[in-house]
Amino acid sequence: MENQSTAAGRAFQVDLRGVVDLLARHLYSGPRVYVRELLQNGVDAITARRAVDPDAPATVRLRPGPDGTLEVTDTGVGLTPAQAEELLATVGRSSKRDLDLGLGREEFLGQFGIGLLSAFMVADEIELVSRSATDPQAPPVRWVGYADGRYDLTVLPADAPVEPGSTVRLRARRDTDHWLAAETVVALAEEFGALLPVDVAVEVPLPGAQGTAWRRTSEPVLPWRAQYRDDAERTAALAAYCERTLGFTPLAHIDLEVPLAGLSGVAFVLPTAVPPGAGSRHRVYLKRMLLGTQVEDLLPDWAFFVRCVVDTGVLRPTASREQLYTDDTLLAAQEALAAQVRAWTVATLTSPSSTSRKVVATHHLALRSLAVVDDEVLDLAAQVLPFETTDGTQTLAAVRESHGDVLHTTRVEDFRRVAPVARAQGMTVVNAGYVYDADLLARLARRPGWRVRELNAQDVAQVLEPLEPLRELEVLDQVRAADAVVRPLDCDLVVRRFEPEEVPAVLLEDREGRHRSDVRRTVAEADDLWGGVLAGLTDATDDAPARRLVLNDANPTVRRLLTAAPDAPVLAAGVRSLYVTAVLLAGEPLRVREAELMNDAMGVLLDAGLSPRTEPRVPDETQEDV
Ligand SMILES: Nc1ncnc2c1ncn2[C@@H]1O[C@H](COP(=O)(O)OP(=O)(O)OP(=O)(O)O)[C@@H](O)[C@H]1O
Repeated sequence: MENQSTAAGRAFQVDLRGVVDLLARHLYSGPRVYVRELLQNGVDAITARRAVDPDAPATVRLRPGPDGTLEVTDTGVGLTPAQAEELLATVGRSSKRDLDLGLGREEFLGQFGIGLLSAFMVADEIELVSRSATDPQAPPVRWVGYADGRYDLTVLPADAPVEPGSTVRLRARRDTDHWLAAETVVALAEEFGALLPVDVAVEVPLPGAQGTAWRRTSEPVLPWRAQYRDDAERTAALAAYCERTLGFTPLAHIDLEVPLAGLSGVAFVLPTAVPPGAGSRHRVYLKRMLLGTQVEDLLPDWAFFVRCVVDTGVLRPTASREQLYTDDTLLAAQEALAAQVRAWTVATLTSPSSTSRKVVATHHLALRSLAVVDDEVLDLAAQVLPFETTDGTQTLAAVRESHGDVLHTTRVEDFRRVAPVARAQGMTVVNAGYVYDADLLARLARRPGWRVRELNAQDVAQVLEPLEPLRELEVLDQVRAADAVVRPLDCDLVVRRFEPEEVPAVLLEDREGRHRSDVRRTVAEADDLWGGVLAGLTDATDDAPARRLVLNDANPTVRRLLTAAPDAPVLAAGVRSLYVTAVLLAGEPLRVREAELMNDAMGVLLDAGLSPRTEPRVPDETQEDV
């Protein structure tokens, strides 16, 4: 007990190498961010100085030296020796959290008090020489920090040739000198600082060892806020900006503005199709410093067809400064941005223009695929995507508006089959036979306010006019005989009148009928036990065929055919060829069976046509026997 000693109230010792390692490996995306952190400190210092002296110069100059050094000089507020001691000697200490400088935190880019340490990723020593711009009595100061955690602080003579502001000097390690090379510094200054409102320039060697020149890397005005002569000039300038920064020529641009988040920017519409799963990633600037080029969560997934460039003054960064910190303001901003992109999309795609055609042609498939899983996109798709209908190309919303119900087929063949008749009858049927569309309509059917249903044979049969009773009697025997011809093809036959009269026959089919006939076929093929079980699943007594051939009594060929004797081979041959015609009209491929039918029918019809008599020869069994 005597040896016991208590250590109370002692301060943590921090091993700086561990901290730098932590930052390098886990916080920052790589050593490259050191340029961002130095620029940020320079800009913040200028902001602080301008708060008290609005006319103070606002420049940051980066001078990469030939010997692996880099000097970054700002005309900012500078530090007194006391401030340097306080702020630079303590990891995590920042002047930007308190109101010492008369400004709130939101005015500054930095806040965590660790940014300067990032320079240890590329150098073993950081030197900062500074003179306070706000305290003219304070002498300049030289502070040198070492990666092992030590630092030296020297107060320089008051008359030392040091301008107000700060200069940071780094000397690269052998393995990091490429990070300080002039071309790397230019590239990084442009990447992170292109939109900074202060004058940032890098000293670059002129070709042929002709000395050096300053290369400005920051734009004075945000490209979307700059003044242009007219809209056309602005559009061209923004397209050129998109090419420079995002690497593509946009199909269109959408202006974005969310005052609540101090946010403005542009969404550029991608010129090529992208997989919808690719998500949406954007270029975000925070107080005009690049936060990241792949920032997620700014827009919902359905906005996969745009890439944004935005600047925000209010949203906060995560500590890595590479993503946005999720808070209520971010959530509200996301909602507002989504609403703006949606409003543009609806307005553009619902009015015909070359832009809307290009956007639809490029992105419709991805929009459809997302609509199948996302109600928001579904609603959008229903408003903007064109669908093939029997009444021309229309959006689903337009079909609903004019008809209430949205009737559709789920296979292209079904659509082709009914289209001519439906069109002539003024019915509007949507072709949902292409990829994603049937699923999209099935989902839409469950959305409130939508009455969506698949077309069945009944719908079409109803619009086909029955024959006059007298005419019905007249052709009764022929119809019966014709029905017997198609029965073996899992089809029955009726005669109706319908427009257009050029269409001699249509083949109607419904999925239930097809399902019943599939089950029947399986029952027939299965062994006794399974046949019995399967038969129980369907209505065994219902042997209505899956398809119906409807002959058009308004068509002259059909009317002529129905004058043939009921047992005449030419009637059967004519019905078979009408059946095949209807199959082809439906866009279905001809199977061997149907091709044979067509051949047989042709044979009979040719015999009849080539006979010397003008009236079709009507061979019958008795004659053939002779
Ligand atoms: N160029 C500079 N001019 C004036 N003061 C500076 C300069 N660089 C750093 N400082 C002072 O040193 C403090 C610590 O800087 P550091 O970069 O580590 O953190 P920060 O900028 O405050 O926050 P963050 O970690 O978010 O960048 C700053 O708050 C600032 O007071």
